[in-house]
Amino acid sequence: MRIDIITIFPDYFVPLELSLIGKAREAGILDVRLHDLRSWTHDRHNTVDDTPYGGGPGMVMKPEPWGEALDAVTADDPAPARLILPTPSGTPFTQEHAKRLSQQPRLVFACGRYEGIDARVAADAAERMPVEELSIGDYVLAGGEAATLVVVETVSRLLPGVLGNAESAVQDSFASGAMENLLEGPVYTKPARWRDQEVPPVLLSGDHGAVDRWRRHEALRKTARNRPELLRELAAQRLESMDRRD
Ligand SMILES: N#Cc1c(-c2ccc3ccn(Cc4ccccn4)c3c2)n[nH]c1N
Repeated sequence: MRIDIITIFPDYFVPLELSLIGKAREAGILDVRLHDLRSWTHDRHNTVDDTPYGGGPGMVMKPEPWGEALDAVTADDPAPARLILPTPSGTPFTQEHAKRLSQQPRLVFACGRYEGIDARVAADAAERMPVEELSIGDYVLAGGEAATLVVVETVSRLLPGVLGNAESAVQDSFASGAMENLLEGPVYTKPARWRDQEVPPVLLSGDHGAVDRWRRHEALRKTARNRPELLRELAAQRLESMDRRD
């Protein structure tokens, strides 16, 4: 997968040189390219923003640099680029969304700042490629970079070869099929006793059936405590599938 990131803060993405994603880049599994939006400005101050039409607080990112940047970044690769636009007003980003994005050959991230990017940029890009506006949560960040880091990490770890044990991606919380979108229960490792706390004995029993049952029970308890609404969704899905079978 090729990932292009257009931003006025390229240094924000130094973390993508580290750990799993850094290794995936070295292994050629992931091709991440950073682009400074200011490279497509032509004035002395490398201006990327201006006051909003209609008045109001803050500044809006100008369309011209974005148009030239997206033209340049998508011109050199035949694989159909998909433009990802992080924004507070986007559709909620979920694990299912990440799975879909992980199957794309190429993603281009447009990291906005200020009050956002002139709306004509997304409309113009949509004439040439799929455009997805997404939000990583119901809170307001200062720009799209943190959201892009979240999406790139979530998507990249689903790519074959990025995680040492592909199984662990399958058993993630929210991963469909693995304990049906329940939250992950507690995990333990050596030592078996630490500060007077014992590891649950079932995990040392070697009884894989008992371990699976315990883990499912703990996942249900965690989900009921922290995300009860997910259990309601799960029950509704179960009823729907039973009705389909009847
Ligand atoms: N994904 C996501 C986001 C963002 C996000 C993403 C991109 C930009 C570009 C500018 N801002 C600041 C801003 C402040 C006020 C109104 C509009 N925009 C962004 C915020 N905030 N929260 C999320 N879950």
